[in-house]
Amino acid sequence: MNSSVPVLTIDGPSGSGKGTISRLVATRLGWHYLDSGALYRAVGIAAGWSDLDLSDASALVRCTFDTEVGFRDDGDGEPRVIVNGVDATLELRTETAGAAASAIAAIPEVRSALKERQRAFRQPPGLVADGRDMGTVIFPDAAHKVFLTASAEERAERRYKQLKDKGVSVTIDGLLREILARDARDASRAVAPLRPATDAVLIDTTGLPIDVVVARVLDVVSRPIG
Ligand SMILES: Nc1ncnc2c1ncn2[C@@H]1O[C@H](COP(=O)(O)OP(=O)(O)O)[C@@H](O)[C@H]1O
Ligand SMILES: Nc1ccn([C@H]2C[C@H](O)[C@@H](COP(=O)(O)OP(=O)(O)O)O2)c(=O)n1
Repeated sequence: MNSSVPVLTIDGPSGSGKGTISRLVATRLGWHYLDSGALYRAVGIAAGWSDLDLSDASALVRCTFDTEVGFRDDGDGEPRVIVNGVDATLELRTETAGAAASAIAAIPEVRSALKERQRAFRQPPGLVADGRDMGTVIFPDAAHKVFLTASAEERAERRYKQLKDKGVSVTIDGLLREILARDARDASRAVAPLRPATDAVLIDTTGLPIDVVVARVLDVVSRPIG
């Protein structure tokens, strides 16, 4: 459909820097940005608002179809995320929302229900897509693929600082446990598990400043294709 529009996929585990790097790279390239995790998180919190049981697959699939998600970019960093008309930006970033997202993301029908919604973001002049399966399942034909990693300890520390700055009360130990549990669930599920595409460039961001990671990713995009 939009297969002539170039796509850069940025996959990786929690706290590896996908969102930060994707937004900066998208701005530099003048491309659109898809935060696919926000869609899973939105369904997770909408399910919570409706008191749905996270093991009730058919109710969660209905909830996936019924949940409206909008992004509003005020140009001051992270776009606001509007879920069913409510600004849910802060709630969306909590580890509770991350864990709910990871749980519902293991349900194959929920993943299928979100497939076309994600592909619709592929619009000219290009798309930077951030998630777990962008390079493997959603945009397997993407011209450029990156897989970001970092040590679990550094990822927990980054998340700790990020949530503390937003006034959310957390501990590094608690975050580390939650991140490791989420990594294990995301990597072990049967459908679209977290793993690098065979043609992805791996970047270990442990100890690397954000601007260096951005430069490396832009370098991947500027390489000749094929
Ligand atoms: N290379 C990096 N070095 C230091 N901090 C980083 C780096 N990349 C991202 N961060 C910070 O780590 C936090 C988590 O990054 P984020 O982009 O939300 O990760 P992800 O989307 O992979 O979960 C943010 O506060 C971000 O500013
Ligand atoms: N493409 C995606 C994106 C997210 N998910 C699931 C699995 C993740 O643990 C949750 C939350 O993803 P999100 O990218 O928002 O989380 P992090 O910012 O990496 O902590 O959603 C997914 O299964 N596939």
